[in-house]
Amino acid sequence: MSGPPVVIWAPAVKRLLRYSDLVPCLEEVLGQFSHRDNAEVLQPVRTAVPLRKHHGFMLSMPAYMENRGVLSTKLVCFYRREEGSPLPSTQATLLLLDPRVGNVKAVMDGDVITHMRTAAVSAISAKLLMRPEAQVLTIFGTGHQARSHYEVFTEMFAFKEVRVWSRTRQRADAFCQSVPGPVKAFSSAEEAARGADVIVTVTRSTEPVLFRAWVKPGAHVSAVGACRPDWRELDDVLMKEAVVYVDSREGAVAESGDVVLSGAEVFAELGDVINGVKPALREKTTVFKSLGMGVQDAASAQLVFQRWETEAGQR
Ligand SMILES: NC(=O)c1ccc[n+]([C@@H]2O[C@H](COP(=O)([O-])OP(=O)(O)OC[C@H]3O[C@@H](n4cnc5c(N)ncnc54)[C@H](O)[C@@H]3O)[C@@H](O)[C@H]2O)c1
Ligand SMILES: O=C(O)[C@@H]1CCCCN1
Repeated sequence: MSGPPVVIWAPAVKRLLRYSDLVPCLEEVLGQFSHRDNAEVLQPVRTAVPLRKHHGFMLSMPAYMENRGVLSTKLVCFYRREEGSPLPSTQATLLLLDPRVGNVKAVMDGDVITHMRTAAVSAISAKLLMRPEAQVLTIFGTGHQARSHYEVFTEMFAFKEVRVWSRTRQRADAFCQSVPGPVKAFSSAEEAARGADVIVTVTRSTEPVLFRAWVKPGAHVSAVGACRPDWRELDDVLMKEAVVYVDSREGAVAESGDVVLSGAEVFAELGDVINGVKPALREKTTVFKSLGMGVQDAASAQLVFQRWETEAGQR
């Protein structure tokens, strides 16, 4: 019999996980995913259970990396919350298993992993697809993902200007005061978007908040919200005129309202670009439509667990 799982909760995950490890690790994993080699990555399309009474969904996100010996599943619930609700909009828990025997080795907080791995993947998309001379970064939204995206984008790139837009000026101002570097607050989405080289949309909106008319030709957009087939963040014109990259083609056609409802063509997965199979069309306007993948969580959990074991061995 195996012993009980260790519990690794949010403060420890935050201490153990670093973007400097996560970004190269996820870049490798995205490439492996796009090989569609079952020994590298096995990841069924996640299941979504509607929590109708509570206006939410529970996603179950299993992934297995045979060559790395990593087996995990994340359970994540996300909700449409009323403005000002004290309840969190997303809550995640991750189970890391030993694939040889099937026992759960660790139960981990999944929130920090979700914030950090999503932002790290967006940063990889920007590294691959933004123009080298990019100077202005705009973030739409001021929640958890806005913060993690701010952290990794300012750690990895040297933007001359960072802007943030929220539907209320108060929240945009509060965001600016809570981060270490200079950020300009905007109460007009259009003004925040115009002239930006990179735009990250991390809102809970179900309608378009970013329109082609505002986006500078050649800009890179990382669209992270709108994770249901009838939810949107980007308008049809932007989706159709931009070159669209995704994390997973299967995920995008099943879950992305921006892809499904616009009828936009998916040009490539980020992994295809990493593998050299598809080009990074930096000179064009590009959209990376992110939905999140179980394999990103699995690789992140492995990093956390390895560091946890190293720390435990030193105690
Ligand atoms: N792609 C992925 O891998 C992935 C992973 C995690 C979360 N998400 C999605 O990213 C989005 C942000 O997640 P979060 O954890 O930061 O949530 P959060 O609740 O912490 O923040 C959401 C932000 O969106 C704003 N917002 C809400 N409704 C809006 C509207 N109608 N128009 C404009 N802004 C609005 C809120 O004011 C807040 O700033 C969510 O849609 C979530 O489902 C995607
Ligand atoms: O991949 C994820 O973890 C997220 C959770 C929330 C909804 C969208 N996808």
